Amino acid sequence: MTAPRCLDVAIGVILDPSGACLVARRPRDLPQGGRWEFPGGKVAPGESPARALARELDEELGILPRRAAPLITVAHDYPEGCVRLHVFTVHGYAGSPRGREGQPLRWVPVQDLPGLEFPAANRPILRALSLPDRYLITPDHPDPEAVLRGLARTLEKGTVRLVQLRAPAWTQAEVLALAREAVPLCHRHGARILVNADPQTAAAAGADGVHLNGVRLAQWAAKGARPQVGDGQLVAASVHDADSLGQARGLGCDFVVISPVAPTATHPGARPLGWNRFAELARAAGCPVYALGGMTPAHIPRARARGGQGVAGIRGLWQGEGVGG
Ligand SMILES: Nc1nc2c([nH]c(=O)n2[C@@H]2O[C@H](COP(=O)(O)OP(=O)(O)OP(=O)(O)O)[C@@H](O)[C@H]2O)c(=O)[nH]1
Ligand SMILES: [Mg+2]
Repeated sequence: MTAPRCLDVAIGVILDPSGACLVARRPRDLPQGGRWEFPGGKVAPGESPARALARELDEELGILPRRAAPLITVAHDYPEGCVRLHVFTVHGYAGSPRGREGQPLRWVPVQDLPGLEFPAANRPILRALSLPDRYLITPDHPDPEAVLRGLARTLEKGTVRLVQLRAPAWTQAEVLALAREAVPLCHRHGARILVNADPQTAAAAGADGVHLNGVRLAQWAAKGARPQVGDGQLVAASVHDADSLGQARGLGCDFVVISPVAPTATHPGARPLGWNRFAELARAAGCPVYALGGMTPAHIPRARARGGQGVAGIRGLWQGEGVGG
């Protein structure tokens, strides 16, 4: 899925402790000229992306990154050719950044980045910066009150900021009724919530987006249309293989969940993909990717080291009762 001869580029999302990010304006005469960019540049032959990042940040800004961690890798086809951006967050560096090539620099709060004009390939980078490292999926429990109690208890811990409400055994009306209670609960705790349902149900509940299960993903892909959601709302999907990943990519999903990465009690018959296959699919995704299946917060570093955004889970993230089989 990744084009074979892409130009490899190493990019640094340099963050200061207040959550501001350093951006530079590209010279007018370059491809994507006049747009804002994250500092970085082409990976030289034989160089690793991390090494290239250090060299480029020195050449362009006169700084040496101290703490850099992979954020996402995205491939994008421009009319002039394909680029593969290896994106790192940089939390610490030696020196003070200055535009050594005469490029204007600006520190911008991360939440204001979507207001700047970036190259088209940067959309998944902005999405990755806006998403947390864990995605809670609610357990399939017959009692809605138990789901709401468990959700409240989980949100009170303060570590979950993204939720998928999932109740596959319920009718549309029941899902909507539960969602109408779960949405304000999540918002009170500063969390966003997607509903695993049709987009109308998600919208009627005032949710932050829709999560497409495998069946709905295939249906929308067959129509060739991304579900209509409001501005800034999220479309996510469940992916299990290269085909469903291709469908999600085609719809321009904001993020996907890949499963099962490890054995999981909720789907005992499913064959785990393993971390290597997860990493391959994550590289080809073109959007942030969560690992699902046997995941706990302890797996977050492993998921991130393999190109993931973090982990998704039911029992590994849930604080309440109701995590049945
Ligand atoms: N640095 C950087 N490049 C980006 C970003 N987004 C993006 O699509 N690119 C693409 O990555 C490619 C390489 O970037 P670059 O022009 O910075 O390369 P470089 O520093 O080695 O430039 P040079 O050839 O002048 O030495 C360009 O085609 C550019 O369009 C971004 O946010 N930052
Ligand atoms: Mg550059």
